[in-house]
Amino acid sequence: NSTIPLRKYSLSDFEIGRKLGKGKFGKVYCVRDKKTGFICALKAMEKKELTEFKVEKQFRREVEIQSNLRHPNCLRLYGYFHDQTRVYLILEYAIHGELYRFLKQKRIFNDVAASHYISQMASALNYLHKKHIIHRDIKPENILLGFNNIIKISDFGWSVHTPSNKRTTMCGTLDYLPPEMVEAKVHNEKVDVWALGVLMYEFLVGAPPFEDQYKNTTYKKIAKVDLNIPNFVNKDAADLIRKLLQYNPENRYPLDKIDDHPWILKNKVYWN
Ligand SMILES: Nc1ncnc2c1ncn2[C@@H]1O[C@H](COP(=O)(O)OP(=O)(O)OP(=O)(O)O)[C@@H](O)[C@H]1O
Ligand SMILES: O=C(O)c1cc(-c2cccc(F)c2)nc2ccccc12
Ligand SMILES: [Mg+2]
Repeated sequence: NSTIPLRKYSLSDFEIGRKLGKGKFGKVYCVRDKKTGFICALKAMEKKELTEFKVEKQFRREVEIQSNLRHPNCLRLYGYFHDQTRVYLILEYAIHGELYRFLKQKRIFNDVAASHYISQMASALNYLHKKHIIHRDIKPENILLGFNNIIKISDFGWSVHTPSNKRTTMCGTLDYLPPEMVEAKVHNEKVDVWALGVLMYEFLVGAPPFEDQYKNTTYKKIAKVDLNIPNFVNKDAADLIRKLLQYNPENRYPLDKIDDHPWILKNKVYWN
């Protein structure tokens, strides 16, 4: 979409640095572009694995969606290339890795940090929803941390265009699923607003609200919105969590109003 010709990249254009992590299909390295000195993250995926797990179509959709996003809180996909055996994604480098690691380290975030993260998430999700994209996999593992507490939503592998009734054979956690997906109903971008409520609860309490050792108990708690907010949670925060975790998708708090909510306003830190 840019007028300047996009450079054709290959592996030899990069100096390979530290391994940043390993996902289901991808290994991710910190790399430097030899010509420009630009530091980025290179995600290498085995073609045969993408084919074996029949995720090639989903993967191409992830690449298509993410390469067209331009928002400070959405991890940039600068480009991609492939060789005989692998496909490589050239991604923005998030210096502090997964927000999940920080949450596990700190157990819970204080109201100032949590509200700053939630405000950035609302801004990113609002941007995606205006482009009729739902992320559908919002959870701490898929949020990366850049410099200066700037968060970057990554992993657009489950994103789709609204509305969708795509059956999701979700592997991994059910904790972030909204009632309409638990009941396999048609769902829309409001699933991300629900997930934002789950995320906010987990930031402040240290565990997701409907977590249970048995999956079908979690299902039941979600379908009933069986929500208990501990009383150590600030009352303004509890108010916003309740407004996000509404059973009816249409009643969920609008993302573009989040920055005006008392809990966000009173925890905003201004530099004079
Ligand atoms: N752009 C990045 N900057 C810094 N670290 C990254 C970046 N991308 C990935 N990582 C690290 O590499 C790990 C694996 O990457 P990623 O999550 O994208 O793999 P994945 O295929 O999505 O795996 P999964 O689907 O299981 O999450 C991440 O959990 C993170 O720790
Ligand atoms: O051999 C190929 O043409 C091939 C290309 C790509 C690919 C190339 C650019 C972007 C992208 F998202 C995917 N993915 C694959 C996945 C599995 C097997 C083969 C391929
Ligand atoms: Mg991931």
